[in-house]
Amino acid sequence: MSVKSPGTKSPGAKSPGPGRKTATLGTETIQRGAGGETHQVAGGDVPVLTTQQGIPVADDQNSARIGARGPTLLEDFHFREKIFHFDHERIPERVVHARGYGAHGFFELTESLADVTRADVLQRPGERVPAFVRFSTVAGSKGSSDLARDVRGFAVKLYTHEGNWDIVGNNIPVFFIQDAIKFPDVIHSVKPEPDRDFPQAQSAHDNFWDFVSLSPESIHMALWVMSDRAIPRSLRFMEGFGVHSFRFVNKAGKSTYVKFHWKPKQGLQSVVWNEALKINGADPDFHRRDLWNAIQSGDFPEWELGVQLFDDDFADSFDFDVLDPTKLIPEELVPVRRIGRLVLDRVVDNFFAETEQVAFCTQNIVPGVDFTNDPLLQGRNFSYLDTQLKRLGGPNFTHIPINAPKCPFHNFQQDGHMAMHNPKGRANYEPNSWGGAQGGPREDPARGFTSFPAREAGEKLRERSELFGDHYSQARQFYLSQTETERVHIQQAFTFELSKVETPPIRARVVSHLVNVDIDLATAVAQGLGLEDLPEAAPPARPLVDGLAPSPALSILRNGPDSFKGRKIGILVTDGVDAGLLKAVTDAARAEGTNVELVAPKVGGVTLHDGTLVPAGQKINGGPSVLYDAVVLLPSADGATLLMQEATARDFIADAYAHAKFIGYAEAALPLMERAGVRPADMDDGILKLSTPADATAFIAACRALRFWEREANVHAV
Ligand code: HEM
Repeated sequence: MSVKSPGTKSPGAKSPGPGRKTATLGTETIQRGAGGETHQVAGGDVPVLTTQQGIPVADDQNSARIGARGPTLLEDFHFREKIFHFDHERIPERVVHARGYGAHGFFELTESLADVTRADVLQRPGERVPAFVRFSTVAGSKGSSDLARDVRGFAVKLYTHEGNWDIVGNNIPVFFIQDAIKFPDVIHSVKPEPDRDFPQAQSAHDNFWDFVSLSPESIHMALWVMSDRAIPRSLRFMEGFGVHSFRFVNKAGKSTYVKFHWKPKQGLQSVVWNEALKINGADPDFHRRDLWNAIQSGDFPEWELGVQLFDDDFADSFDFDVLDPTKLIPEELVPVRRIGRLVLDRVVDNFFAETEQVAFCTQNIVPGVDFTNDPLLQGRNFSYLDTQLKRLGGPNFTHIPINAPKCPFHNFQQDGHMAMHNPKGRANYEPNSWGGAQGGPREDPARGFTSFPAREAGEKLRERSELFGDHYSQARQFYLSQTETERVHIQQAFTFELSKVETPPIRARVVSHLVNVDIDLATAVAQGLGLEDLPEAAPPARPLVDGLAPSPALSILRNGPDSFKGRKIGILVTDGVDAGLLKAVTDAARAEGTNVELVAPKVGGVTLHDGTLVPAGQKINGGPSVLYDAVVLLPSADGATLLMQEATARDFIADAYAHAKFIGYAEAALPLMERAGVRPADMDDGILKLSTPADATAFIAACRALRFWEREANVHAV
């Protein structure tokens, strides 16, 4: 670690040390040691490197040894400390949600909820509190790929004036299991199989589908995970849900049930599965890079906080148990009231310190918020604190700045590993008679957290509410709420996943559940798998609720954006590209708030037909079209001929076509397109010729539809 302090500055140390010579490496002037090793030396504003104890270090390139070729000395405390620290850099990754990415921002209340909750943060419109959000995948390890088919964690920490409130949610409003006691089982089943330790970050394997096929309560969530919700285009373009029913409690002590929603201002958008597979290879960091770049460029992602509020009468009349986390409450039945906004406007300074060490917990709630008896929530309330004790190494992880409240806090908890907040004075217990500030903090019956006095009585038993037993009706409702394009994606996803399952009875057992969900879905999957007969429907545990109305809010395509803002276009260019057309496209894109990146044969760039040199963002083999929302093909005639010989250029076009992207092209690109398999007969309304600035503007306007879905029917035969 380097420390800036007057005592460790070494303003005059630029001259070479003994035995060293000055050399120049490109723009860097360095000193070279006897073995040719590079030494960079403090001086001016460059602070002196020190040990953790603050001892200035003279040489960070060579360990101390006897003679130039002799053994290393144990007394070399700098070497020992450096290696010792490196050896202990890793902490256990999260047992689930290991791969994640976080950012800072704020929450601003836009509508007071004082009538239903005493939560301080929900009283005064216009007031802001700091927030930290961590998005994650569930199954993969920390180094896995962003575009795994998986649930995304959406965990929000609000640093309110009355302590930290965590809404530890997902981008899917229901869960696989109804009781937390099954959590280790569902997670074990989806993680790599224990004997072979694969597959990584994938649900497409026997164990997972074996578990699901024997746990019908998972079917509703399985529908969501097989939908495009599980492959979001960006963390910015997805919803978040608190999943469980919580309670709000107002000043009069009245309780109202609440479900939490985060609604992205950017609209919803996902990628297609074949694209996701390729993104994982081309840029495993696709989502984190996207979030980082958006925030760094000032395009701050924003969500509205929505609440569904309901009372006991609604709960009693609802077709399902509001305590069952495998069920949602359709927005059409209980509208989502939008009461605040969450804006992410600052990236982290240090990934480990903030994103890795942040500790969310469902039990972090503030006065005015309370739990319900949802058995999944009750189990979660135990799990987070427990796991974090191990993951973060001791009970004092609340002292880590990212976890510490930003409001004053006082208590008598003390000591333990790495204690950073150590109270002064004599009192470390209460009651005490020291009085005043000496006596330390005291209770506050008026402001303090009090639990809602729900009346509980009953026998001790291990049993579930019978109302939990309908596992298919909402799965069917979800499926029927999708557009035709989305239904086909769900059919394809089930077919893909079950095709990776090696044990035929497991495949058939999953399909037997789908028969209860929708016969067309089950038939399509059975045919996709090549099953000879459609399996019989699995016997439902409880009669299904007929005639649930489709809920348009459940579809992504029905809730897309109305602009192409925040999306990205890849422009394929070569030497000789038409400068006017390139400018027209980039101008039209910028006017929309769309990012552009040039993809060229060489990253150094291309010379436009007017002689201007423009640098490229990607070399063609590192910038496949899966990284962009739409593509534009602007090669010169010679450039198109060159790229016809380049497989990655042909893939650029073929994939953009197959993934139903909007394609803009200059006349000269036609032979290249044909070589890539996009023949004149394949041209459709999603492929637009660009000749004039007006064409460029029209192209960007067309892109607002995000994809030209009608094309998909032409690109899939099996
Ligand atoms: C509605 C169901 C659930 C949702 C929405 C959910 C959500 C999340 C999220 C978003 C995270 C990542 C937090 C972060 O970014 O640091 C997480 C982590 C975790 N979840 Fe859950 N989870 C659910 C169910 C459960 C259940 C039932 C259990 C256990 C009984 C559980 C145990 C854990 C554990 C142990 C972690 C790792 C926490 C850490 O190491 O910091 N989750 N969960």
